[in-house]
Amino acid sequence: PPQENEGLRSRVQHLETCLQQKLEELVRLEGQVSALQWRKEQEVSRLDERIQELQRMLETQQNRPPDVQYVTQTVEVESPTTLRSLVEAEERNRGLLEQLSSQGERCQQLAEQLQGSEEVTAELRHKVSRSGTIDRVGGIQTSLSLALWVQPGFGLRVRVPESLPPTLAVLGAQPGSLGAARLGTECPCPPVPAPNTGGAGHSAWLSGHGTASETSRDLLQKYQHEVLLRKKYHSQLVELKGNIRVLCRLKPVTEVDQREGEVSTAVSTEPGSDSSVTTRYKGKERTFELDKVFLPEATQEEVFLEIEPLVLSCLDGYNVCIFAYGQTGSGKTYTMEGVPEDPGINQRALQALYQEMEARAGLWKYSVTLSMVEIYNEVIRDLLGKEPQEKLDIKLNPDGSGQLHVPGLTSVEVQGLREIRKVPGDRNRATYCTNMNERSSRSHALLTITITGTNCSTGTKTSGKLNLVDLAGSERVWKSGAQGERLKEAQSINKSLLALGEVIQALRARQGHVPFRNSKLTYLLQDSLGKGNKTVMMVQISLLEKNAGETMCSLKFAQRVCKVELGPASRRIDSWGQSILMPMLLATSTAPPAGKTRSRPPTSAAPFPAGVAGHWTPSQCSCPTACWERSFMPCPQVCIQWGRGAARGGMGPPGSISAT
Ligand SMILES: Nc1ncnc2c1ncn2[C@@H]1O[C@H](COP(=O)(O)OP(=O)(O)OP(=O)(O)O)[C@@H](O)[C@H]1O
Repeated sequence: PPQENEGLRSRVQHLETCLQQKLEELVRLEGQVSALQWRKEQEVSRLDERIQELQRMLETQQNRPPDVQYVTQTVEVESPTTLRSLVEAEERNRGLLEQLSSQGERCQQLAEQLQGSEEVTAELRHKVSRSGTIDRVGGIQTSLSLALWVQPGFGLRVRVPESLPPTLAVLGAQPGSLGAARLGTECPCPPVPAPNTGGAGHSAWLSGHGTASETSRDLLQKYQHEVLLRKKYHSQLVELKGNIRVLCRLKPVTEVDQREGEVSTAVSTEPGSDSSVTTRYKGKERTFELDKVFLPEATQEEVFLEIEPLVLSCLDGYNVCIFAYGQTGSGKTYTMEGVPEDPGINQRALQALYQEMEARAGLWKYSVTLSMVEIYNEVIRDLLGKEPQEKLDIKLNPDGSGQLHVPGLTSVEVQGLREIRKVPGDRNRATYCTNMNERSSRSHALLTITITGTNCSTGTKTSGKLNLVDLAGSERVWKSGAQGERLKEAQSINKSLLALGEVIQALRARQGHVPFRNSKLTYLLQDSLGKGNKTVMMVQISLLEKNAGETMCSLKFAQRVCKVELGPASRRIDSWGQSILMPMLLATSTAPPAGKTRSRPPTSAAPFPAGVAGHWTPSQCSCPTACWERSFMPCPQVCIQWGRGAARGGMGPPGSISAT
């Protein structure tokens, strides 16, 4: 046992020594780990700074006017031929600018003529109403249909229309004149002198009426002439202003915002300019040029007046789409629907349409039908149907016209504004949404008004559609790490907004192929968005600093749509970033001069096929919702291979454009 004790003791000592060594080893390793940790943090912060520096450099590079860069490079390396073509291009540019300014003047003249013509029309209406026969313009035609004539041997025959004007009613009450006239009836009056008045009285009355009738006919002709002129000027004005217009409305800081202490703003406009808006984000300012910018104080009426000509063109057989785009709470619904005391575009449009239909009554007969759908997660639902839960699909019309239709979609015929208000669209929307606000912000709501007109004298028929679309909120829902249902929503919203942006770009650039089928929304609106129709994109933005990121994204989207010039001859691609945004445009854009190759995106519709080197910086991201900037997730469409996620996955440093 003593020997055994000794052995055990020495074993314990040995183990203690080992333990001591291990402890020392552990301390040493811990030291190494914290040193490595520290070095890693240093490295990370150094890399972050480097990335920021590179981004700053890149943005400075990009902010330089690209045309100038291009010209400088060309002049450096190219021959006199290039110089000559540069001079020619400049001349062409000057010519185009002159044309632009003369078109602007022409536009102004047309606007003045239009106003003049409207004044004349108003004057004529006034004259007609005072002519003693008819007391309102809507009755001009009834003066013609008021067939007043004398047939020898048959006496005076009068057809009195349903809408008998008060003045005529008074005449009808005069003894011996139209005493026998009844609403909507034809009455033979005896050619003999009426009792109590004598033959002279009757013939004087007749000759007086003959003159009044001639005056009315004359006035009617002038009125019709004015109506035609007005229509012509309308069309010319709309053509000149462009059939696709991108407008922007700034939402004022509301009382609610003030109560919440949100008063700091990040958006400004230039005095005297009604088409530019500047926003500040992360300390940087950027100015955007659009077709028109409505200041926060702009009224609902001012907004509507800008688009009224487009709305009214539906009566002449045009299809018109008006979209409200923007983040949740930026005022899309306010602009489209408005509030009861101050209605928005939808109601004003209907009012204007009914007023115009009334003014044309007698010349034209119109019928109006309504349909209302919601598109949520790429599923179409009928908001006027008995079963709003039912999913609808878009199909080719079996009538062989090549038109699309939605089988089973409810279409309600409405006679007037009052009936429209009874349409239960919103009620249906509310009944099947668990949380209407939540849901409505993430679904597209589409109200379609179809107007069919028939010309009473020629029988010509027109059919126009007004599509009023309150788009889903464009905010960066996945930035907050959305998952499951929210992520699915975000992807489908992103996909459909992207598709809409692409369609509008392609239309503005008058491209042969327009990718309508990329989303349910654009597919559904295909016949209203195509050539010859009219589109307004109303981009809503908030002034608040807390929304500056979303504001920047919305404005980038607006400008991407807006920057595409109309017509291939004047097509201009401002920067490589823009080129990437519009891969399809590149097929027809000018190639860089020889020896000046840069990596360029592919020209095929597939955005960035494998094998193309290049990682796109935030400003080059082709996704209209700028997903690149929004998260580390790849965009479901364009950036799917080349989004930030891919770039981080070892494809090279973000922001680099490698030469090919
Ligand atoms: N120009 C404006 N003037 C006054 N108030 C406004 C204006 N624009 C919006 N608002 C108010 O701001 C709030 C949010 O607007 P609105 O509901 O129209 O936003 P939205 O973009 O349609 O949101 P969502 O995407 O959730 O439907 C509303 O209370 C609305 O009355």
